[in-house]
Amino acid sequence: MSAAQNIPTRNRDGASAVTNSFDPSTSPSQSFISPSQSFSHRQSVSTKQLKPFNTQDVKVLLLENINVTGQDILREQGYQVEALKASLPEHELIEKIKDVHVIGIRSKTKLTAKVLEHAKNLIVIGCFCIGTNQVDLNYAANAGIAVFNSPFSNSRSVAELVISEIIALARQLADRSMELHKGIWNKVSAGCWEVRGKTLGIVGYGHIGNQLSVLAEAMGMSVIYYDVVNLMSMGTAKQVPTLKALLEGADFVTLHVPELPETQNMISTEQFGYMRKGSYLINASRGTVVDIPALVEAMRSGKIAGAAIDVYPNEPAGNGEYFNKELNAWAEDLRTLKNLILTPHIGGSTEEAQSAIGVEVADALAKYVNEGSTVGAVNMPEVNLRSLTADEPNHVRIIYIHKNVPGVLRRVNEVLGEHNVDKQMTDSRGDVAYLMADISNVNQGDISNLYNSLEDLGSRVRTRVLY
Ligand SMILES: NC(=O)c1ccc[n+]([C@@H]2O[C@H](COP(=O)([O-])OP(=O)(O)OC[C@H]3O[C@@H](n4cnc5c(N)ncnc54)[C@H](O)[C@@H]3O)[C@@H](O)[C@H]2O)c1
Ligand SMILES: O=C(O)[C@H](O)COP(=O)(O)O
Repeated sequence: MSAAQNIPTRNRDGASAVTNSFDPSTSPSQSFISPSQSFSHRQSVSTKQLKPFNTQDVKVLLLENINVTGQDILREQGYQVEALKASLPEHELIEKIKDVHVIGIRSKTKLTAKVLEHAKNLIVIGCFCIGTNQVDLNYAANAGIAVFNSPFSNSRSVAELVISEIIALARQLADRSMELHKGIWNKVSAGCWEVRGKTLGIVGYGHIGNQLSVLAEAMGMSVIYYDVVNLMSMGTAKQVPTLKALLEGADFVTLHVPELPETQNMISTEQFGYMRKGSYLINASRGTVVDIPALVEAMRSGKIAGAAIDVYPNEPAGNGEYFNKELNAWAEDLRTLKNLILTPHIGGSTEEAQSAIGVEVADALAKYVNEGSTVGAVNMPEVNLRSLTADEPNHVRIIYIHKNVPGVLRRVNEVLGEHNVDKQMTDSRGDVAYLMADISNVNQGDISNLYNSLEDLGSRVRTRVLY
């Protein structure tokens, strides 16, 4: 039975207000407050907490060690929250997902059509990270499952990691440190450089690329960037027309593009050929963007003087001794290379980023479960209405996700027309449309009729009645 089918028969008590336990003063140097944090404080006491069914019946599965800030927000809602440290193998994920209404993941868990097919109760997915490439967004939308992410809460963390790597590569820092850990004193200046006056080439000039551009210029670097979109430069950075021009013009190349068919092996043998002799490559985007065997070749030949890699085509489900050739065939080759910094996908792994992401995504999930708001969703049109208040007791909010075909609104409004439609908003995105309507003068007994009438329409993807 789907979550929505429970709606008419359950009572609405047991709600608790969303609170935010994250204290921004935990940051040593700044008091960044994500928009979502300020959002959760806006929840007024007079706002009616809309509940589709008893909050304690809402089952939430959180994978991949999602920050406690996010867990707390969801628990404070009264939801049943199970939080696991790692990702799950596909067969276990399929079993678990059958039961839950909400799932929270990070970059590792693959929510493919095959997995989502089993997620009969699932209404919403939270990606507690930037990337959403791990989710079949179209399948989810067509199944009436909204997907949220945190589009920029870890951008600064990634940019700072990359800045540290630029200097570390230029100074062969990782090698010197590893040698000394083994007791070897190796004081050299050959092949070690200042970064001042060098050129940084940024591929993908989005949230992370922008931050990086500003930081690199502050260190005296020149910045060029390549992006498929024409974008305004930060500072004196210059956009170049082709990837080739960027590779030919940069001393350091850093990649910040999403995982897409077009970005698969974007840097391979041909592209290494364009790069300057003795230049450096940094990849903290997605593992599929760099052809690793080609990188190994380019480093062995001396064309590339150093590289920093944070992301890999295959990453382990959790922490442990997994960086081996069973996971990625070339793992042993990488170990033999000099001036190669390998990190376990930690670009966004800071206290600040994870706290902010936890709050932002958990707030969005609670707002979606309780009020149906799709603001910030990555696979649904953005639809929202002002909150119902406590002095509107006979009001009901209808959420009707439907196929984007002609004639639906007329039929829906015939169903709703028995009542007073106070406000309504609808929008579409691709094949899917999302309607939200607040109707008044609804008796408890009318709710199941409304629900069933909407479910009977051929255009229905998912109906929710919140009251
Ligand atoms: N290592 C980590 O922990 C970590 C953390 C955050 C994000 N990421 C990865 O970094 C990526 C970028 O993050 P962001 O927040 O800057 O994303 P963003 O969406 O703000 O920016 C991406 C930019 O890439 C551009 N782009 C897309 N396809 C391109 C192509 N083929 N060639 C050139 N440019 C192209 C886009 O136009 C956009 O400007 C994410 O998609 C994610 O996969 C990794
Ligand atoms: O997409 C992202 O935000 C990054 O790749 C970080 O992913 P993670 O939360 O799995 O570390």
